[in-house]
Amino acid sequence: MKKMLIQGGNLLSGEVTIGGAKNSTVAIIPAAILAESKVVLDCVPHIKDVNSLLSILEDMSVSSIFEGDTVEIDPTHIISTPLPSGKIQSLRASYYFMGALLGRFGEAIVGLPGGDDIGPRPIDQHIKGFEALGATVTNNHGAIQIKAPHGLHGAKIYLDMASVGATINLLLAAVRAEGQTVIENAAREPEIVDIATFLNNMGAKIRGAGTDIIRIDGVEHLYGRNTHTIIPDRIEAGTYLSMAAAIGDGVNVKNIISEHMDAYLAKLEEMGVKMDVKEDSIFVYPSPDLKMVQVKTMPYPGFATDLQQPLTPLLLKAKGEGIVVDTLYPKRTRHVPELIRMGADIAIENDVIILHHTDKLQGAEVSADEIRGGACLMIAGLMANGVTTIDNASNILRGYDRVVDKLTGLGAIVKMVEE
Ligand SMILES: CC(=O)N[C@H]1[C@@H](OP(=O)(O)OP(=O)(O)OC[C@H]2O[C@@H](n3ccc(=O)[nH]c3=O)[C@H](O)[C@@H]2O)O[C@H](CO)[C@@H](O)[C@@H]1O
Ligand SMILES: C=C(OP(=O)(O)O)C(=O)O
Repeated sequence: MKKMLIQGGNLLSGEVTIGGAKNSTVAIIPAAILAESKVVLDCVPHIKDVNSLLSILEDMSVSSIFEGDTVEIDPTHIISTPLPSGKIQSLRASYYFMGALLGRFGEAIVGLPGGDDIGPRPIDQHIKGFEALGATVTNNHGAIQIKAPHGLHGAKIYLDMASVGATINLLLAAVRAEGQTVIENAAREPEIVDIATFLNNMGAKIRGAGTDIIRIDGVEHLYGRNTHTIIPDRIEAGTYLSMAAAIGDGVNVKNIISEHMDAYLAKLEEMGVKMDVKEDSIFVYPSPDLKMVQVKTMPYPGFATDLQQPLTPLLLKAKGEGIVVDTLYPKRTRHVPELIRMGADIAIENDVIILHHTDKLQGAEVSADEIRGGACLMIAGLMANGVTTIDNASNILRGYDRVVDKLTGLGAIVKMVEE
């Protein structure tokens, strides 16, 4: 585990370039094993989750080369390998090996995934979908065994909630099923469109990604043809926008698809953050007079749960009483006691986060218990007087590309040390 040390108080300025989306990349890497030839990805973020996935691929005799921002994956010598535990638990997206192995081999043994500890994260919809496609699913002490010895067949699957993970896992299995699969109440996140684009470029037949009905006609073969460029990470972008508004003296955030961030940008505007939204970048001006707002997270295109914590330090600068309700993960509040340690006027009542204007945060020793809680503390540390030490900072590295370099480039005084 690592510690992040931040000397707060420096105004940030200059520019920062957003990396490829974590939540696309961590699905596309497992999806690559569906190909019968090499796959090349560009704009791959340098994050821990990517390293974990490439290491899991190695265990299946799938080699990869990560150079610059490009990853080349060669799944031509893949061996069907059980993944009951170990590295699987180090991230959430390892569950995509369920759909991908099932699509490739008609069977998969994959342990229950890890990922951010943000309250209960069941996978019942994934399992319901695999069963509808003709697989049998058993849970052997946490190792999920999925078998379809007679192959998968298309099915109509209605998801009880628009789950990102279930939508993607079912796409990965259904692209190789016989006949048509229809996913109803599918999640509509931009990352799902990215994954569908990747699969379609390999020969899959997926229509409707980005809407709540996705139709997949199964195909027999998939081949990596051209380099796939991962979309920009809208959550990383939102984190730097919040940081720029909170402690910036003019910051240009580059490589943004602003249409992916409509709900978030609307909230920043409502607060009075001054921005120039350009074709693929956003310039944030110093924004001294901020208005408090209420935030309610919703599935896309609503306000993303992954951005409620990174927005919180900025909310603390606004006047009045603010409220944050996370409808996806009501217990995603582990940053709150840490912010209190830094002097923030913030509390939790019945899973509602209530906050008031806080004149000055104080540096303190705090803990990043998950990625976005860590991002929140990182911004708070940059705003605070004195030194902030963030324990368990490896969690930040699960999702933030070259974060120390990017912050240093903006003028922050920050370093990562081994605990
Ligand atoms: C790797 C990845 O892409 N992670 C993202 C993904 O997580 P993840 O795919 O795990 O999140 P889901 O979209 O599946 O979860 C949405 C909601 O549905 C519930 N649910 C989900 C599946 C299921 O079978 N049963 C069930 O009850 C969850 O508890 C949650 O309340 O989407 C989340 C919601 O946008 C983001 O916070 C995560 O960053
Ligand atoms: C919750 C998140 O990630 P994961 O699903 O990978 O744990 C996140 O990126 O905020």
